[in-house]
Amino acid sequence: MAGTFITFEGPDGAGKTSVLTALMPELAPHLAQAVRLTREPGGAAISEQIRQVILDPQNGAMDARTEALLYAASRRQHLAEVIQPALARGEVVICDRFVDSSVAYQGAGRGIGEEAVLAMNQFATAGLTPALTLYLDVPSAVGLARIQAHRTGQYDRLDQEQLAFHERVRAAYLRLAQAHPDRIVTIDATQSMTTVVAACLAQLHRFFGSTWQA
Ligand SMILES: Nc1ncnc2c1ncn2[C@@H]1O[C@H](COP(=O)(O)OP(=O)(O)O)[C@@H](O)[C@H]1O
Ligand SMILES: Cc1cn([C@H]2C[C@H](O)[C@@H](COP(=O)(O)OP(=O)(O)O)O2)c(=O)[nH]c1=O
Repeated sequence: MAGTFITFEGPDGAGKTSVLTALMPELAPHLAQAVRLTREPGGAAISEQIRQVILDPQNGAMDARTEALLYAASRRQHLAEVIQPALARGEVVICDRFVDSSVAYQGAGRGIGEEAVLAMNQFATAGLTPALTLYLDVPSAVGLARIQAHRTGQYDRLDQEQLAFHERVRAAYLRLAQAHPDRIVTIDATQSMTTVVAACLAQLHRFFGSTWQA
């Protein structure tokens, strides 16, 4: 596949959405290739419908494995409709969350097993792995406090989970970062937004090396 696949990961409230919004216009001029920002479930209508079922606060009875399967199904459709075609065109695809999210949230957070969730996702993605993952790390209490301080809309089903759940999620992310030091770069996301954006840009500069345009 000709393109480059990059993901952003982090616990809720790490700042992925804010950082990516600020980062994209700064990144694009440095790359020769087109850059596409997408997020799970991205622009795929079927993925969006699946996600609505997962996040519906009325679906509190959802079984943890059902949830993991639905995330993987949503991911598969997004991959087939959005990510793979963009990579085939040679684009740089930046995705807000991917398989690491399922390993952390479903595998560790819900406790159904990180290995099992990874294996199921390998089927869903046919093994597509990001070339680079920027992991925005914040203590769970900081992430949750940010969300509570800035929230305007309703809480979704996953936001309602206890602090302990979020701590299991973060611990799993830290384990993933330790297990895959060549792919996953940890960024201290307790720093100011400007500093976090600059740190992400510096990592992307390092990653693209000589193809980075001044
Ligand atoms: N570095 C930061 N310092 C302080 N607040 C931040 C920072 N990054 C993001 N925020 C705030 O935290 C909240 C959650 O950020 P968001 O980008 O939605 O996170 P995520 O997409 O990772 O859940 C937003 O209200 C945002 O303004
Ligand atoms: C992609 C993915 C997300 N999630 C969770 C993380 C979030 O709590 C929730 C919603 O994701 P998202 O809309 O991406 O929220 P955020 O702004 O925090 O990135 O879904 C999983 O549990 N498993 C997954 O595979």
